Amino acid sequence: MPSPASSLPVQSRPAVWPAPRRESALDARVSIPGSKSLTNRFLVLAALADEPSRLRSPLHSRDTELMAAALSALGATVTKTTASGDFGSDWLVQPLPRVGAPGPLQVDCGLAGTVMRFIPPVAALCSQSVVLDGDAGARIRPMRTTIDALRALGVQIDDGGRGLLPFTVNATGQVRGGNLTIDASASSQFVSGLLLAGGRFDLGLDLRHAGPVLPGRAHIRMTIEVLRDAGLLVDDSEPDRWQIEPGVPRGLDVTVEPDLSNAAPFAAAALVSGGSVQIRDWPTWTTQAGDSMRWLIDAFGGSSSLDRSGLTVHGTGELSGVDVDLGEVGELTPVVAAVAALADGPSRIRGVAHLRGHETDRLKALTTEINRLGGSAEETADGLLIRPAKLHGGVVETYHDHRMAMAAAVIGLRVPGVGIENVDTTAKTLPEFTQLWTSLVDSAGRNRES
Ligand SMILES: O=C(O)C1=C[C@@H](OP(=O)(O)O)[C@@H](O)[C@H](O)C1
Ligand SMILES: C=C(OP(=O)(O)O)C(=O)O
Repeated sequence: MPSPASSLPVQSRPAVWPAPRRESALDARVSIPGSKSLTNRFLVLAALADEPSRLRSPLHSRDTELMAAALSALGATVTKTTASGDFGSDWLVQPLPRVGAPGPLQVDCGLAGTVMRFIPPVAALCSQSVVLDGDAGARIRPMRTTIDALRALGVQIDDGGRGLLPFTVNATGQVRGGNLTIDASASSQFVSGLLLAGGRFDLGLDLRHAGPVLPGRAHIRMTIEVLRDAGLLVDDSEPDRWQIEPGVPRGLDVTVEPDLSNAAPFAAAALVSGGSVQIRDWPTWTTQAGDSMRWLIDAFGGSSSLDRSGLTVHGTGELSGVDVDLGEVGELTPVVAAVAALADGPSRIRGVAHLRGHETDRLKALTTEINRLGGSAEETADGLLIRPAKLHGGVVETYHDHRMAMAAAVIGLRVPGVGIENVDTTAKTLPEFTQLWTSLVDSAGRNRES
């Protein structure tokens, strides 16, 4: 299936991108485009709303263009209009019609977890069949919880018994809703996807998680926040239970915050090169997982200060090892592992077994690539052990994983001769990555940068 990402302006680059080194302390500022997680939640709610919406400063990247294309395939109208911010157009969304086009409709999930877990419950509300598929890497990401959940709510799904993409949602336009217990230990997105559409189910949704762990709780808090922003009633007062009353989201006029998980490598740059990096417009209150970078910066021995202009990260270049549970904020793991690989002491990252089902098996990928550069990384049952070692150059494989490329760039700041294979994979969430990173590394100081 052709991907809308192919229409994004990505400059062609050599197969291996030489990661720029920074041998002196930084003194730079950077603006980061909008949050993937917020953009894709707002798009879904806007499509389910009863009036038009405007998303200001949304993220334009492969994952969000795929979400816009998926909702358009289901019958919503998503159009670009004048930009409110620095990184491209705003989005206007006309919600899904009650009666859509004749099916079967086709949705390309690419490699986007948010598309493959958030769209099926929306598809179930359409009045025709919807076929979902994605990249080769998407066809092995866990999907069974979404499929079984929708079946338990009365939706007929044809997945050939595999519990994976591709599958067809044979929608009738109605979902019963009501009580449902799922095992979301492989991804918080199973919970978020059901909740985002849950208000539109006949009985709303009374959702419980029963399973060994629940990763990504920060992302679930974000889902509840945006549902409430759209006027829906959500009770999350009991642990691992979310009750959403039947209701239709109201139209949104929202400004998307900068993506703090994409800001993480830029914050890490100040830690590993020393000096300071200001990330403009870091929100003073947020549900984004990436906000955890603030305590992670302290754990590595850096510091930061947050004011109305943004977050300023200070580092000395000396890095302590850390012992951290990243279960709530797993998507920070690649950058944290990269900083840990440069630290003076051993580090342990815990609580992230579910990363084996991300864009790639991230625990295996990080271990392989850190060790390829002379590091000492080891997988544990639920994370990584990284010991101090003298790193050397080499070509880092990225496995179609934007965060592997960003992690390699962090190591490349300090280690000469690091090349990054397929750095354009960063277009999944940050098509401007190499441009922003090069300006950061080249920055002479505040006066020239700003
Ligand atoms: O809901 C979201 O926007 C996300 C949830 C998380 O997924 P997992 O719970 O599968 O880690 C995160 O890693 C992903 O990047 C975005
Ligand atoms: C895990 C991630 O993405 P996805 O939304 O595809 O799960 C990520 O961005 O780190």
